[in-house]
Amino acid sequence: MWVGVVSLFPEMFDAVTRYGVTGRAVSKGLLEVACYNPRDYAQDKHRTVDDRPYGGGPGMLMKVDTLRQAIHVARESAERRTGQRAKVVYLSPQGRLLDQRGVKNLAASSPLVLVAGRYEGIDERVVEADIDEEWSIGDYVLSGGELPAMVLIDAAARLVPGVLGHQDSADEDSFSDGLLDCPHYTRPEAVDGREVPKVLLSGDHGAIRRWRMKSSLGRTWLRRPDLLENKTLDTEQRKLLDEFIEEYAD
Ligand SMILES: Nc1nonc1C(=O)NCC1CCCCC1
Repeated sequence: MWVGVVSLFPEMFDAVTRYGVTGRAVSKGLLEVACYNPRDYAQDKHRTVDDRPYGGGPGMLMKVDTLRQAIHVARESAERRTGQRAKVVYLSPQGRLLDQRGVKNLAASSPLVLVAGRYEGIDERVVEADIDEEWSIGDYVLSGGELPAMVLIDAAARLVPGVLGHQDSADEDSFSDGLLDCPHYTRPEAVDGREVPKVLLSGDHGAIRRWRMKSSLGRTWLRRPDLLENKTLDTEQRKLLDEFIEEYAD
């Protein structure tokens, strides 16, 4: 997967290119993150990358020409490296709320160019002319688009075959099937007197699978019933959820 990032702080992306699952994906050649800094295209002595907003008001915007040049170079690099037209994504609270379905769609449309805003944002004409899709990671305001870009890179990279040790891990991730994850346990068998559910020590893999599915369904029903509204349960899932609800009511 090739991802271009337009950012004034490229060093921040060490967090995904040098550590953990995504860091290993980079070293295995399964993920490439190329950074393009608008400041590299500034021609003035002070290497200006911000500009004042028309109409006045607090704060600055990203300077149009340096931002657009960085986006265009990133887009050209994407097409040269992959032979495909890049999808240019702007991360902002005004975008469509990102969920696992959105991650899957964006991951499938690699190469991606992610534009990380700073200051108070970018000129609307750049959004109209250069941005294909605007996405948000949640209804809160951050100081820049770098962390949202890294969230998207991490979630999308996990879907690339070979990135996770066991591909089924991605399939079993919570949200991969639209449900919350089941509880997890590891050694020791008792923590402050709280024991591991016996079924997980039984070696009965069928029973373990059913317990995990029932726990995911029950946890989703309790904590995020909205996720169940759009989910069609199969016969087994319906039975397990009914069992959970009956036991919960007792
Ligand atoms: N929430 C969010 N989801 O995606 N991005 C978000 C954000 O809060 N971004 C802040 C940026 C937005 C552009 C101007 C500078 C601050």
